[in-house]
This record gives sequence, structure tokens and C-alpha cells, in this order.
Amino acid sequence: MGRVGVLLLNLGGPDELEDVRPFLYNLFSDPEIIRLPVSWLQKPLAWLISTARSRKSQENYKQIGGGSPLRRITEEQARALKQQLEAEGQDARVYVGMRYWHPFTEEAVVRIKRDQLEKLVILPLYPHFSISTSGSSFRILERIWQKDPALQKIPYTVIPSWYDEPAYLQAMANLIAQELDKFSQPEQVHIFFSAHGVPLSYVEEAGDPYQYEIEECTRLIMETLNRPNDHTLAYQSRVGPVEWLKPYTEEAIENLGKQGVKDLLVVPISFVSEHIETLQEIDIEYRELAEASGIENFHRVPALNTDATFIQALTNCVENALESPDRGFAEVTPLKKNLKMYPQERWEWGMTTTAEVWNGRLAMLGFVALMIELISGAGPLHFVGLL
Ligand SMILES: C=CC1=C(C)c2cc3[nH]c(cc4nc(cc5[nH]c(cc1n2)c(C)c5CCC(=O)O)C(CCC(=O)O)=C4C)c(C)c3C=C
Ligand SMILES: [Fe+2]
Ligand SMILES: [Fe+2]
Repeated sequence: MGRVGVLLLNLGGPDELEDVRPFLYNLFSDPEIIRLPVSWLQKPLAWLISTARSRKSQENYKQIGGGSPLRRITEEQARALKQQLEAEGQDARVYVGMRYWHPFTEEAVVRIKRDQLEKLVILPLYPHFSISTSGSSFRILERIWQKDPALQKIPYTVIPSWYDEPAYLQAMANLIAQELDKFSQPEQVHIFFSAHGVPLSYVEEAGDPYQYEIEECTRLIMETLNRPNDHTLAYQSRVGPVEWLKPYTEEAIENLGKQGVKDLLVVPISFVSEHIETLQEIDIEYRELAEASGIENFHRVPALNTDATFIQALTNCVENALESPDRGFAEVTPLKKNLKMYPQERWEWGMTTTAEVWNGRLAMLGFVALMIELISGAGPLHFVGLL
């Protein structure tokens, strides 16, 4: 095989405090993050919500040093992956394409076109598929591809998710075991998996396989860990007033405290790098909550970052993709059909099928409620799922 390209997809994060507002604007402009009945509302609402949320969000970024470490870590992962692929005999180029901040997906594509690749592997840095994460990046790419005949000449394959890759499970199990053994009575520790949440309507109405993949992944990690500890799975980082996947991390921590759990080990799944939700939300907010709930020893498993076993897992994903039949953007959708993936039309750019999950009256009510919240200066806003 000649020169192979790997495009790593990630969310992106503000490098500095002044990036927070435009980063949030990009995020809320995404129809996969806020699903609206009409597309012309998207940009004004993104502006409103990013403006309303930016001060609170900046405060959080201040607590972790004034910006997200996501770009630095993702670029380190890219370098480590390139090295490992080269060690296994591949002539590899690795690109980073972020969805909401630099280096943007579009910037990566410019470099891909320059590099005369024989094959491109598209690998999201999200182990589990969600419409709101990998799905959103695939949609952007599909749109770029459709417009560019030069890109269409490059053979490519898409990896939709890889939560069951054995080396990834092993890397997670190793990190958990290491942290467990730091407690005085490791077998007494309650292992607490905290996944990033999504609105319930994504799973129930749009058929997002995210919840299934998170649950399955948790089961596989516990199987690989092979320890007798009790464990819980809960969902963090809810935004706005609608129902998200349950149980919520806050409530689950409080309940464990009430049940007399004293030793808690939090395992962030759904993301492979340190970021605001591990460094601020878990390490600061949830720690305080746990202590107030009577939990005496609260520890967190570090994110995988450039862990050697994890980099091997990414390398395996690429090698397996090169050996398997190619999957295009369009094929990724039917692939998930057995998991009730959302309909093919939803994949196309535009708002065509949002109507399927849209109750017009509720959406307008939601819009009015949002306006009232905004005018009265209420906190973080989000109304995905009101649709
Ligand atoms: C698998 C991981 C993630 C899912 C699923 C996800 C869905 C999702 N997120 C929001 C809203 C926000 N996300 C924000 C930051 C953020 N989100 C993820 C991951 C997932 N999001 C990460 C890793 C980050 C942090 C990046 C960084 O800076 O380190 C933010 C901004 C931060 C804040 O103000 O809290 C928002 C807002 C929604 C609505 C959603 C599903 C629909
Ligand atoms: Fe998010
Ligand atoms: Fe979030």
C-alpha cells in the first residue's frame, strides 16, 4: 500500500478565553446540536445562546487554565499514531479535523488534497457514534466531498465507531486497575462510569445508537477489567431544560453517597482526551458534590491521551479499516440500521427530515420559553429535544 492518510475527527475547543464565544457560536450553529424546524432560525439562535452562555463558560475555562487542552492533546495523539503506523510499515500522514474550532475539518481537507494519498481512513476520536459528534463531522465531510471532484478521486473509508476494539478496552481496564490499586481497599471501591449525555429524543426519536454503544462499552470494559467491584453508569454535562439520558451523574453521585458508598472512582468514557468536562466538571464540580454527599475518597481515572495501548488501539482501527471493504459516508447509515439509526434523508445537508421528529406547537412553545428565559437572564440555555 502506498501513502495512507488518516483523518482524525474531533470536537475542538477554545484555545483562549476570547475564543469561547465564537467557539460556542459554531457549536450552536450546528443543526445536529440544536435541531430546529426551520434553518433560518439557526444562526440568530446560535448567536443568542452563545452570547448568553459565554460568560459562564469562560468562568469554567478560567478554572482549567484559560482554554481547552484539546488541540494540544489531539495533535500529540496524531503524532503518536503516525509513529506507530510507520513502525508497522505504513507510509502514513495523520491529519486533525476539528468540528467547531481550529484546526477546522476544512483546513485538514486542504492538506489531504495536497498529499497525493492512495487511501484515506476517516477515524473519529469518539469511540461511540452519536448524531451530535461523529455524525455531525461526517455530514460536514460528505458535503465537502459532494462539491469537490478532486476529493472524490481519493479512495476513502469511514470508521463509524470503535468502542469494542480490544486494545481500547484493555487500555481503559489498565487505567482503571491502576487507580483502583491506589485505594487502601480496592475491592470496596465503587466504579462510576460517567459518559457525556445527549438529549433523550436523539435516542428515542432519531435512533441515535449512542446509548446502546455506551452501555455495551461499559459492559465490555468491566469484563476486561475482571474485578469484583460494583459499578454504575450515568450521564453528565446536560445542557438546557429538556430530558437527557438518565441517570444524571449529579443524582447518581448523591444517591451513592446516601447508600453509604465511601470510595468512588470516576471513569470518564465517551471521550479520549482531557477536556473541560473532565478537568472542570468532574474534578471540581462533581468532587465537591461527592464530598457533600458523604463520599470520603473521590478519584478519577485519567483520560487516555497518548497512552501506548490506546495508540495501539487507534493503529489497529486503521489497519483493520485498510483490510476491510471500504465504507463511504452513505454506507455508514445503513450499517447502523439494525440499531434503529436515523433515516437516510436525515444525512443530507438541510433540514429536510427534522419534521419527522418535530411537533410544531411544542417547538414554538419552546421558542417562546427560550425568549422568556433569555430576557429574564436565566442560566444556560438549550432546547434540543423540544422539537
Ligand atoms: C461524546 C462526547 C460528546 C457528546 C455526545 C456531546 C454532545 C453535546 N454537547 C453539547 C453542548 C456542549 N458541548 C460542549 C463542549 C464539549 N462537548 C464535548 C463532547 C461531547 N458533546 C467535549 C469534549 C467538549 C469540550 C471541549 C473542550 O473545550 O474541552 C459545550 C461547550 C462547553 C460548555 O459551555 O459547557 C457545549 C455547550 C450538546 C448540546 C450535545 C448534544 C446534543
Ligand atoms: Fe458537548
Ligand atoms: Fe458538554
